[in-house]
Amino acid sequence: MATGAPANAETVSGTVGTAKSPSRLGPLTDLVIERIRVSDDVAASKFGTGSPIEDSVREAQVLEQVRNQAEAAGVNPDTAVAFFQDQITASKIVQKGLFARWTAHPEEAPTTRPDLGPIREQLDQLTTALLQELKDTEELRERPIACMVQLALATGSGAVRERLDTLHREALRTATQSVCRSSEPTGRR
Ligand SMILES: O=C(O)C(=O)C[C@]1(C(=O)O)C=C[C@@H](O)C=C1
Repeated sequence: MATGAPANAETVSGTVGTAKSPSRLGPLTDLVIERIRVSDDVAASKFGTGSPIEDSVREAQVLEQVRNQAEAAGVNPDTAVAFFQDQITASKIVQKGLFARWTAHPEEAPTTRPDLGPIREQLDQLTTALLQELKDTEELRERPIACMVQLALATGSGAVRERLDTLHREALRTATQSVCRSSEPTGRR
C-alpha cells in the first residue's frame, strides 16, 4: 500500500485495517484472547480445591447479564448470548486442559491460588467491553465472506502475537465460531 495512506483506509474488499491491527476484528479478537487468558487464572483459582470447573449458577448469571446489557447496548440479545456461550465453552476447554496438564505434570501447576472473586469481576468488565465490540463490528459481521477473511486475519495474528499454544488456539477457535453471521452452508471444512 502506498505510504501516507490513512491508517483506516478502505481496501478493495471493503474491509478496513488499522495501523495497529491488520483486521477490523482485531479489537474484538484481542478481547476474546484476553478472556481466554483469564481462564488460566480461573483454573489456577480452582485447581486442587475440589471446586468444579463448571458452575451452572454462575453461567446463568453471566448470560443474564449479557442479555440485559445487550438490550441496553442495542445488540441482538440472542446473538450476544450465543457468542458468550462460546466464550464460556472456550473457558472450560482451557480449564480442563490445564487441569489435565497440571495433574500429569505437578511441577507445572501454579504455586499460588488467586481469588475467584476479583477474577470474576474482571470477566464482568470484559463482558461489557466485548458487547461494545459486538456492537461496533455489527455491520461487518453481517457480511459473511468479508467477516471470515477479517476473522482469519485477526485470530491468526492474535494467536502468533500472543504466542498461544495448541490448547489456547483451540479455545480461540471455539470462542470465535459464531462471530460471523453464517451464510449458506460451506460444505466441507
Ligand atoms: O466463573 C467461573 O467459575 C468460571 O469458570 C468462568 C466461566 C465463564 O467463562 O464465565 C466458565 C465456566 C463456568 O461454568 C462458569 C463461568
